[in-house]
Amino acid sequence: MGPKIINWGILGPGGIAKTFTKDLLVDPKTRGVTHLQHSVAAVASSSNLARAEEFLKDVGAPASAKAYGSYQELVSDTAVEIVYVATPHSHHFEHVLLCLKAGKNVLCEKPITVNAEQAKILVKSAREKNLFLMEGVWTRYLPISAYVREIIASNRLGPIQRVLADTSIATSPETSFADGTHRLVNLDLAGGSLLDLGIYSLSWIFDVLYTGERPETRKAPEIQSFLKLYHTGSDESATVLLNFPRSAEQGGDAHAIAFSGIRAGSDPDGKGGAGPALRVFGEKGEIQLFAPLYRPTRSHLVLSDGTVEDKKWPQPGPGIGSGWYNGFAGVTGAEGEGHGMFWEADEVGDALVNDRKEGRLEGLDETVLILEVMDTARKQAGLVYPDRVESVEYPVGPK
Ligand SMILES: NC(=O)C1=CN([C@@H]2O[C@H](COP(=O)(O)OP(=O)(O)OC[C@H]3O[C@@H](n4cnc5c(N)ncnc54)[C@H](OP(=O)(O)O)[C@@H]3O)[C@@H](O)[C@H]2O)C=CC1
Ligand SMILES: O=C1OC[C@@H](O)[C@H](O)[C@H]1O
Repeated sequence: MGPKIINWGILGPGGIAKTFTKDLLVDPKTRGVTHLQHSVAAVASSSNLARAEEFLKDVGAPASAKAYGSYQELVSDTAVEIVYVATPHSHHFEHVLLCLKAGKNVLCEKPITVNAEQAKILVKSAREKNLFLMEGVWTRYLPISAYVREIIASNRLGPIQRVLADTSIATSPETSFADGTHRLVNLDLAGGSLLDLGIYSLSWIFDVLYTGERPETRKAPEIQSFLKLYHTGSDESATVLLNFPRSAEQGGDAHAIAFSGIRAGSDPDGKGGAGPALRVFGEKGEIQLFAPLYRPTRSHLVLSDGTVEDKKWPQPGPGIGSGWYNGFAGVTGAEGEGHGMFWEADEVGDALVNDRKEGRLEGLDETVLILEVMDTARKQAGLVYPDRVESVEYPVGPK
Protein backbone atom coordinates (compact mmCIF):
# COMPACT_ATOMS: atom_id res chain seq x y z
CA MET A 1 0.00 0.00 0.00
CA GLY A 2 1.32 3.49 -0.88
CA PRO A 3 1.46 6.48 1.45
CA LYS A 4 -1.83 7.97 2.63
CA ILE A 5 -2.59 11.31 0.98
CA ILE A 6 -3.73 13.93 3.48
CA ASN A 7 -6.05 16.41 1.73
CA TRP A 8 -5.77 19.84 3.34
CA GLY A 9 -8.10 22.81 3.14
CA ILE A 10 -6.52 26.18 3.95
CA LEU A 11 -8.81 28.68 5.67
CA GLY A 12 -7.43 32.24 5.49
CA PRO A 13 -4.82 32.83 2.73
CA GLY A 14 -2.53 35.10 4.77
CA GLY A 15 1.18 35.17 5.57
CA ILE A 16 1.63 32.06 7.67
CA ALA A 17 -0.82 30.04 5.56
CA LYS A 18 1.51 30.58 2.61
CA THR A 19 4.56 29.42 4.55
CA PHE A 20 2.70 26.41 5.93
CA THR A 21 1.31 25.37 2.56
CA LYS A 22 4.70 25.63 0.86
CA ASP A 23 6.06 23.37 3.60
CA LEU A 24 3.19 20.94 3.04
CA LEU A 25 4.37 20.54 -0.53
CA VAL A 26 7.94 19.60 0.45
CA ASP A 27 8.34 15.86 -0.19
CA PRO A 28 8.03 14.06 3.20
CA LYS A 29 10.76 11.63 2.13
CA THR A 30 13.29 14.49 2.54
CA ARG A 31 12.65 14.11 6.29
CA GLY A 32 12.35 10.35 6.36
CA VAL A 33 8.54 10.22 6.40
CA THR A 34 7.21 7.55 4.05
CA HIS A 35 3.73 6.60 5.28
CA LEU A 36 1.98 9.81 4.24
CA GLN A 37 1.99 12.67 1.78
CA HIS A 38 0.30 16.04 1.94
CA SER A 39 -1.81 17.63 -0.75
CA VAL A 40 -3.71 20.91 -0.99
CA ALA A 41 -7.34 20.23 -1.86
CA ALA A 42 -8.64 23.80 -1.51
CA VAL A 43 -8.07 27.27 -0.10
CA ALA A 44 -10.63 29.89 0.88
CA SER A 45 -10.54 33.61 1.40
CA SER A 46 -13.38 35.01 3.55
CA SER A 47 -14.59 37.17 0.66
CA ASN A 48 -12.05 37.48 -2.12
CA LEU A 49 -11.92 34.63 -4.64
CA ALA A 50 -9.06 36.26 -6.56
CA ARG A 51 -6.92 36.20 -3.40
CA ALA A 52 -7.53 32.49 -3.01
CA GLU A 53 -6.64 31.90 -6.67
CA GLU A 54 -3.46 33.95 -6.31
CA PHE A 55 -2.54 31.95 -3.21
CA LEU A 56 -2.73 28.66 -5.09
CA LYS A 57 -0.43 30.03 -7.80
CA ASP A 58 2.06 31.40 -5.26
CA VAL A 59 2.41 28.15 -3.35
CA GLY A 60 2.56 25.95 -6.46
CA ALA A 61 -0.54 23.96 -5.51
CA PRO A 62 -1.63 21.02 -7.67
CA ALA A 63 -3.95 21.87 -10.57
CA SER A 64 -6.79 19.99 -8.83
CA ALA A 65 -6.80 22.43 -5.86
CA LYS A 66 -9.92 24.59 -5.68
CA ALA A 67 -10.14 28.27 -4.75
CA TYR A 68 -13.16 29.59 -2.83
CA GLY A 69 -14.38 33.07 -1.95
CA SER A 70 -16.03 32.00 1.31
CA TYR A 71 -15.11 29.77 4.24
CA GLN A 72 -18.49 28.03 4.10
CA GLU A 73 -17.66 26.69 0.63
CA LEU A 74 -14.36 25.31 1.88
CA VAL A 75 -15.89 23.39 4.79
CA SER A 76 -18.59 22.02 2.46
CA ASP A 77 -15.99 20.54 0.09
CA THR A 78 -16.01 16.77 0.59
CA ALA A 79 -12.45 16.45 -0.74
CA VAL A 80 -11.15 18.37 2.28
CA GLU A 81 -10.20 16.06 5.15
CA ILE A 82 -8.51 18.49 7.48
CA VAL A 83 -8.68 22.28 7.66
CA TYR A 84 -5.73 24.48 8.65
CA VAL A 85 -7.22 27.62 10.25
CA ALA A 86 -4.84 30.57 9.76
CA THR A 87 -6.93 33.63 10.58
CA PRO A 88 -6.19 36.15 13.39
CA HIS A 89 -6.56 34.99 17.02
CA SER A 90 -9.82 36.89 17.41
CA HIS A 91 -11.50 34.65 14.83
CA HIS A 92 -10.20 31.19 15.73
CA PHE A 93 -13.15 30.26 17.95
CA GLU A 94 -15.67 31.06 15.25
CA HIS A 95 -13.69 29.54 12.38
CA VAL A 96 -12.78 26.31 14.17
CA LEU A 97 -16.41 25.83 15.21
CA LEU A 98 -17.49 26.40 11.61
CA CYS A 99 -15.17 23.55 10.56
CA LEU A 100 -16.14 21.19 13.38
CA LYS A 101 -19.84 21.74 12.74
CA ALA A 102 -19.21 20.79 9.11
CA GLY A 103 -17.52 17.57 10.27
CA LYS A 104 -13.94 18.61 9.46
CA ASN A 105 -10.78 17.78 11.40
CA VAL A 106 -8.86 20.92 12.36
CA LEU A 107 -5.34 22.18 12.90
CA CYS A 108 -5.70 25.75 14.20
CA GLU A 109 -2.92 28.32 14.40
CA LYS A 110 -1.83 29.41 17.85
CA PRO A 111 -3.36 30.40 20.18
CA ILE A 112 -6.27 28.09 19.45
CA THR A 113 -8.61 30.66 21.01
CA VAL A 114 -8.42 33.93 22.91
CA ASN A 115 -9.45 32.43 26.26
CA ALA A 116 -9.82 29.07 27.96
CA GLU A 117 -13.64 29.10 27.95
CA GLN A 118 -13.68 29.27 24.16
CA ALA A 119 -11.09 26.48 23.93
CA LYS A 120 -13.15 24.23 26.21
CA ILE A 121 -16.12 24.61 23.87
CA LEU A 122 -14.01 23.62 20.86
CA VAL A 123 -12.54 20.63 22.67
CA LYS A 124 -16.00 19.47 23.76
CA SER A 125 -17.32 19.82 20.23
CA ALA A 126 -14.37 17.94 18.66
CA ARG A 127 -14.68 15.13 21.20
CA GLU A 128 -18.46 14.84 20.74
CA LYS A 129 -18.01 14.62 16.98
CA ASN A 130 -14.94 12.35 17.21
CA LEU A 131 -12.89 14.78 15.14
CA PHE A 132 -9.18 15.58 15.30
CA LEU A 133 -8.30 18.96 16.83
CA MET A 134 -4.87 20.43 17.53
CA GLU A 135 -3.39 23.84 18.27
CA GLY A 136 -0.58 24.67 15.85
CA VAL A 137 2.21 25.03 18.37
CA TRP A 138 4.48 23.66 15.67
CA THR A 139 7.68 24.11 17.68
CA ARG A 140 6.88 21.06 19.78
CA TYR A 141 7.19 18.89 16.69
CA LEU A 142 10.65 20.12 15.59
CA PRO A 143 13.51 17.60 15.92
CA ILE A 144 15.36 20.06 18.17
CA SER A 145 12.45 19.88 20.62
CA ALA A 146 12.62 16.08 20.64
CA TYR A 147 16.35 16.42 21.43
CA VAL A 148 15.62 18.68 24.43
CA ARG A 149 13.07 16.18 25.71
CA GLU A 150 15.57 13.33 25.30
CA ILE A 151 18.27 15.23 27.19
CA ILE A 152 15.85 15.81 30.07
CA ALA A 153 14.41 12.28 30.07
CA SER A 154 17.90 10.76 30.07
CA ASN A 155 18.60 12.68 33.31
CA ARG A 156 21.82 14.15 31.91
CA LEU A 157 20.80 17.50 33.42
CA GLY A 158 19.63 15.97 36.70
CA PRO A 159 16.39 17.25 38.25
CA ILE A 160 15.30 20.47 36.58
CA GLN A 161 15.28 23.48 38.89
CA ARG A 162 14.33 26.40 36.68
CA VAL A 163 13.56 27.45 33.11
CA LEU A 164 13.91 30.81 31.41
CA ALA A 165 12.23 31.32 28.02
CA ASP A 166 12.16 34.51 25.94
CA THR A 167 10.27 34.89 22.67
CA SER A 168 10.59 38.53 21.74
CA ILE A 169 11.02 40.38 18.49
CA ALA A 170 12.78 43.71 18.06
CA THR A 171 10.64 46.16 16.23
CA SER A 172 9.43 49.70 16.68
CA PRO A 173 5.65 49.33 16.92
CA GLU A 174 5.27 53.08 16.35
CA THR A 175 6.93 52.64 12.95
CA SER A 176 6.02 49.07 11.94
CA PHE A 177 2.43 49.17 13.20
CA ALA A 178 1.87 52.93 13.08
CA ASP A 179 -1.87 52.90 12.42
CA GLY A 180 -2.53 50.35 15.17
CA THR A 181 -4.40 47.93 12.90
CA HIS A 182 -1.72 45.21 12.66
CA ARG A 183 -2.77 42.00 14.38
CA LEU A 184 0.17 42.26 16.83
CA VAL A 185 -1.17 45.45 18.45
CA ASN A 186 -4.86 45.48 17.53
CA LEU A 187 -7.27 44.64 20.37
CA ASP A 188 -10.00 43.77 17.85
CA LEU A 189 -7.73 40.99 16.56
CA ALA A 190 -6.70 39.89 20.10
CA GLY A 191 -3.25 41.37 19.55
CA GLY A 192 -0.37 41.56 21.98
CA SER A 193 2.88 39.82 22.74
CA LEU A 194 1.51 37.33 25.28
CA LEU A 195 -0.94 35.56 22.98
CA ASP A 196 1.23 35.87 19.89
CA LEU A 197 4.73 35.13 21.23
CA GLY A 198 4.44 34.40 24.95
CA ILE A 199 2.61 31.23 24.04
CA TYR A 200 5.91 29.84 22.70
CA SER A 201 7.75 30.68 25.92
CA LEU A 202 4.97 29.01 27.92
CA SER A 203 4.94 26.04 25.57
CA TRP A 204 8.66 25.46 26.16
CA ILE A 205 8.22 25.77 29.91
CA PHE A 206 5.32 23.32 29.92
CA ASP A 207 7.18 20.93 27.63
CA VAL A 208 10.09 20.84 30.09
CA LEU A 209 8.25 20.92 33.42
CA TYR A 210 4.80 19.48 32.80
CA THR A 211 4.10 17.47 29.63
CA GLY A 212 6.66 14.71 30.24
CA GLU A 213 5.53 14.06 33.82
CA ARG A 214 3.24 11.18 34.70
CA PRO A 215 -0.38 12.44 34.68
CA GLU A 216 -0.77 11.70 38.41
CA THR A 217 2.24 13.89 39.31
CA ARG A 218 1.47 16.80 36.97
CA LYS A 219 0.29 19.92 38.78
CA ALA A 220 -0.85 23.21 37.30
CA PRO A 221 1.57 26.06 38.08
CA GLU A 222 0.95 29.06 40.33
CA ILE A 223 1.54 32.25 38.44
CA GLN A 224 2.35 35.93 38.89
CA SER A 225 2.54 38.18 35.88
CA PHE A 226 3.34 41.68 34.67
CA LEU A 227 2.21 43.15 31.36
CA LYS A 228 3.33 46.44 29.83
CA LEU A 229 0.58 47.89 27.67
CA TYR A 230 1.01 49.66 24.35
CA HIS A 231 -1.14 52.74 23.61
CA THR A 232 -3.66 50.57 21.73
CA GLY A 233 -4.29 48.62 24.96
CA SER A 234 -2.59 45.39 23.86
CA ASP A 235 0.51 44.20 25.71
CA GLU A 236 3.85 45.12 24.18
CA SER A 237 5.67 42.92 26.66
CA ALA A 238 4.69 40.27 29.16
CA THR A 239 6.53 38.53 31.97
CA VAL A 240 4.93 35.49 33.57
CA LEU A 241 6.52 33.91 36.65
CA LEU A 242 5.51 30.31 37.26
CA ASN A 243 5.99 27.89 40.14
CA PHE A 244 5.43 24.23 39.25
CA PRO A 245 4.77 22.25 42.43
CA ARG A 246 6.85 19.06 42.17
CA SER A 247 7.68 16.19 44.50
CA ALA A 248 11.07 15.74 46.20
CA GLU A 249 11.67 12.82 43.81
CA GLN A 250 11.29 15.29 40.90
CA GLY A 251 13.76 17.69 42.52
CA GLY A 252 11.17 19.80 44.33
CA ASP A 253 9.32 22.85 43.03
CA ALA A 254 10.62 24.30 39.76
CA HIS A 255 10.46 27.96 38.81
CA ALA A 256 10.14 29.47 35.36
CA ILE A 257 9.94 32.83 33.65
CA ALA A 258 8.14 33.30 30.32
CA PHE A 259 9.06 36.53 28.57
CA SER A 260 7.55 37.94 25.41
CA GLY A 261 7.78 41.31 23.75
CA ILE A 262 7.68 43.24 20.52
CA ARG A 263 10.14 46.08 21.25
CA ALA A 264 13.30 44.52 22.71
CA GLY A 265 14.17 41.31 20.87
CA SER A 266 15.71 38.10 22.19
CA ASP A 267 18.22 38.15 19.34
CA PRO A 268 19.28 41.75 18.58
CA ASP A 269 22.01 40.87 16.05
CA GLY A 270 20.00 38.03 14.46
CA LYS A 271 22.98 35.72 14.98
CA GLY A 272 22.57 34.54 18.55
CA GLY A 273 25.25 36.96 19.73
CA ALA A 274 23.20 37.95 22.78
CA GLY A 275 23.15 34.39 24.09
CA PRO A 276 20.45 31.77 24.56
CA ALA A 277 16.70 32.46 24.53
CA LEU A 278 15.84 29.23 26.36
CA ARG A 279 17.80 28.09 29.41
CA VAL A 280 16.82 24.89 31.19
CA PHE A 281 18.77 24.56 34.42
CA GLY A 282 19.24 21.16 36.04
CA GLU A 283 21.36 20.10 39.01
CA LYS A 284 24.01 18.64 36.69
CA GLY A 285 23.96 21.10 33.80
CA GLU A 286 22.06 23.26 31.40
CA ILE A 287 20.57 23.00 27.91
CA GLN A 288 20.23 26.20 25.92
CA LEU A 289 18.47 27.06 22.67
CA PHE A 290 18.99 30.18 20.61
CA ALA A 291 16.31 32.52 19.25
CA PRO A 292 13.83 32.55 17.75
CA LEU A 293 12.16 30.15 20.14
CA TYR A 294 9.36 29.41 17.69
CA ARG A 295 12.00 28.07 15.27
CA PRO A 296 15.30 27.49 17.05
CA THR A 297 18.12 26.04 14.96
CA ARG A 298 20.97 25.87 17.49
CA SER A 299 21.33 24.08 20.83
CA HIS A 300 24.11 24.21 23.41
CA LEU A 301 24.54 21.72 26.22
CA VAL A 302 26.87 22.37 29.16
CA LEU A 303 27.28 19.78 31.92
CA SER A 304 29.11 20.05 35.22
CA ASP A 305 31.36 17.12 34.19
CA GLY A 306 32.88 19.34 31.49
CA THR A 307 30.78 18.09 28.56
CA VAL A 308 29.94 20.79 26.01
CA GLU A 309 27.86 19.96 22.91
CA ASP A 310 26.93 22.60 20.34
CA LYS A 311 24.52 21.46 17.61
CA LYS A 312 22.94 23.03 14.54
CA TRP A 313 19.44 21.99 13.44
CA PRO A 314 18.84 23.00 9.80
CA GLN A 315 15.45 22.14 8.31
CA PRO A 316 15.40 19.63 5.46
CA GLY A 317 14.28 20.86 2.06
CA PRO A 318 14.12 21.88 -0.63
CA GLY A 319 11.84 24.65 0.52
CA ILE A 320 11.67 28.38 0.87
CA GLY A 321 13.70 29.22 3.93
CA SER A 322 11.82 31.43 6.32
CA GLY A 323 8.99 32.20 3.93
CA TRP A 324 6.99 35.33 4.42
CA TYR A 325 8.98 36.71 7.32
CA ASN A 326 12.41 36.01 5.97
CA GLY A 327 14.38 38.95 7.32
CA PHE A 328 11.57 40.19 9.63
CA ALA A 329 12.62 40.50 13.26
CA GLY A 330 16.03 39.01 12.57
CA VAL A 331 14.67 35.68 11.34
CA THR A 332 16.54 34.29 8.40
CA GLY A 333 16.45 30.82 6.93
CA ALA A 334 18.71 29.48 4.26
CA GLU A 335 17.27 29.39 0.77
CA GLY A 336 16.62 25.77 -0.03
CA GLU A 337 15.59 24.95 3.54
CA GLY A 338 12.05 24.14 4.55
CA HIS A 339 10.55 26.30 7.25
CA GLY A 340 9.86 23.39 9.62
CA MET A 341 6.06 23.54 9.75
CA PHE A 342 5.89 20.16 7.98
CA TRP A 343 6.73 18.39 11.23
CA GLU A 344 3.42 19.43 12.81
CA ALA A 345 1.64 18.61 9.52
CA ASP A 346 3.19 15.13 9.71
CA GLU A 347 1.90 14.76 13.26
CA VAL A 348 -1.59 15.63 12.04
CA GLY A 349 -1.25 13.24 9.10
CA ASP A 350 -0.05 10.46 11.38
CA ALA A 351 -3.04 11.05 13.65
CA LEU A 352 -5.40 10.76 10.69
CA VAL A 353 -3.68 7.56 9.54
CA ASN A 354 -3.92 6.06 13.03
CA ASP A 355 -7.29 7.49 14.04
CA ARG A 356 -5.90 9.62 16.88
CA LYS A 357 -7.88 12.73 17.80
CA GLU A 358 -5.16 14.86 19.45
CA GLY A 359 -1.49 15.71 19.01
CA ARG A 360 0.86 13.54 21.03
CA LEU A 361 3.13 16.29 22.31
CA GLU A 362 0.50 18.73 23.53
CA GLY A 363 -2.88 17.23 24.25
CA LEU A 364 -6.03 19.32 24.31
CA ASP A 365 -6.27 19.43 28.11
CA GLU A 366 -2.81 20.96 28.22
CA THR A 367 -3.76 23.44 25.50
CA VAL A 368 -6.67 24.56 27.71
CA LEU A 369 -4.40 24.77 30.76
CA ILE A 370 -1.91 27.03 28.95
CA LEU A 371 -4.82 29.28 27.94
CA GLU A 372 -5.88 29.37 31.59
CA VAL A 373 -2.38 30.60 32.46
CA MET A 374 -2.66 33.34 29.82
CA ASP A 375 -6.17 34.21 31.07
CA THR A 376 -4.78 34.66 34.59
CA ALA A 377 -1.85 36.71 33.32
CA ARG A 378 -4.22 39.01 31.44
CA LYS A 379 -6.55 39.25 34.43
CA GLN A 380 -3.70 40.18 36.78
CA ALA A 381 -2.79 43.00 34.38
CA GLY A 382 -6.34 44.03 33.51
CA LEU A 383 -6.07 43.20 29.79
CA VAL A 384 -9.53 42.36 28.44
CA TYR A 385 -10.36 42.11 24.75
CA PRO A 386 -13.60 43.49 23.30
CA ASP A 387 -16.74 41.44 24.03
CA ARG A 388 -16.94 40.08 20.51
CA VAL A 389 -13.40 38.73 20.77
CA GLU A 390 -13.87 37.11 24.20
CA SER A 391 -17.34 35.83 23.29
CA VAL A 392 -18.33 32.18 23.71
CA GLU A 393 -21.52 32.65 21.64
CA TYR A 394 -21.78 31.06 18.22
CA PRO A 395 -22.35 32.45 15.68
CA VAL A 396 -20.28 35.38 16.90
CA GLY A 397 -21.92 38.75 16.27
CA PRO A 398 -20.52 41.44 13.95
CA LYS A 399 -17.75 43.73 15.16
N1 LIG B 1 3.22 29.44 13.40
C1 LIG B 1 3.84 30.57 13.11
O1 LIG B 1 5.06 30.65 13.01
C2 LIG B 1 3.03 31.78 12.90
C3 LIG B 1 1.72 31.77 13.28
N2 LIG B 1 0.94 32.86 13.08
C4 LIG B 1 -0.46 32.76 13.48
O2 LIG B 1 -1.23 32.64 12.31
C5 LIG B 1 -2.44 33.39 12.40
C6 LIG B 1 -2.53 34.34 11.23
O3 LIG B 1 -1.41 35.18 11.22
P1 LIG B 1 -0.86 35.83 9.83
O4 LIG B 1 -0.78 34.81 8.79
O5 LIG B 1 0.35 36.59 10.18
O6 LIG B 1 -2.03 36.85 9.52
P2 LIG B 1 -2.40 37.55 8.16
O7 LIG B 1 -3.00 38.85 8.53
O8 LIG B 1 -1.25 37.54 7.22
O9 LIG B 1 -3.51 36.58 7.55
C7 LIG B 1 -4.71 36.31 8.20
C8 LIG B 1 -5.75 35.93 7.18
O10 LIG B 1 -6.97 35.72 7.87
C9 LIG B 1 -8.05 36.15 7.08
N3 LIG B 1 -8.98 36.91 7.90
C10 LIG B 1 -10.25 36.55 8.19
N4 LIG B 1 -10.86 37.44 8.98
C11 LIG B 1 -9.97 38.44 9.16
C12 LIG B 1 -10.03 39.69 9.84
N5 LIG B 1 -11.12 40.08 10.50
N6 LIG B 1 -8.92 40.45 9.82
C13 LIG B 1 -7.81 40.07 9.17
N7 LIG B 1 -7.70 38.90 8.50
C14 LIG B 1 -8.78 38.10 8.49
C15 LIG B 1 -7.50 36.98 5.94
O11 LIG B 1 -7.77 36.34 4.72
P3 LIG B 1 -9.22 36.41 4.01
O12 LIG B 1 -10.07 37.44 4.69
O13 LIG B 1 -8.91 36.72 2.58
O14 LIG B 1 -9.76 35.04 4.17
C16 LIG B 1 -6.01 37.01 6.16
O15 LIG B 1 -5.27 36.71 5.02
C17 LIG B 1 -2.43 33.99 13.79
O16 LIG B 1 -3.10 33.12 14.65
C18 LIG B 1 -0.95 34.00 14.19
O17 LIG B 1 -0.74 33.91 15.58
C19 LIG B 1 1.42 33.98 12.44
C20 LIG B 1 2.71 34.04 12.04
C21 LIG B 1 3.65 32.96 12.28
O1 LIG C 1 3.91 32.67 15.60
C1 LIG C 1 4.59 33.62 15.32
O2 LIG C 1 5.89 33.45 15.04
C2 LIG C 1 6.60 34.42 14.30
C3 LIG C 1 6.23 35.81 14.70
O3 LIG C 1 6.91 36.72 13.91
C4 LIG C 1 4.74 35.96 14.57
O4 LIG C 1 4.32 37.25 14.98
C5 LIG C 1 4.03 34.97 15.42
O5 LIG C 1 2.65 35.00 15.18
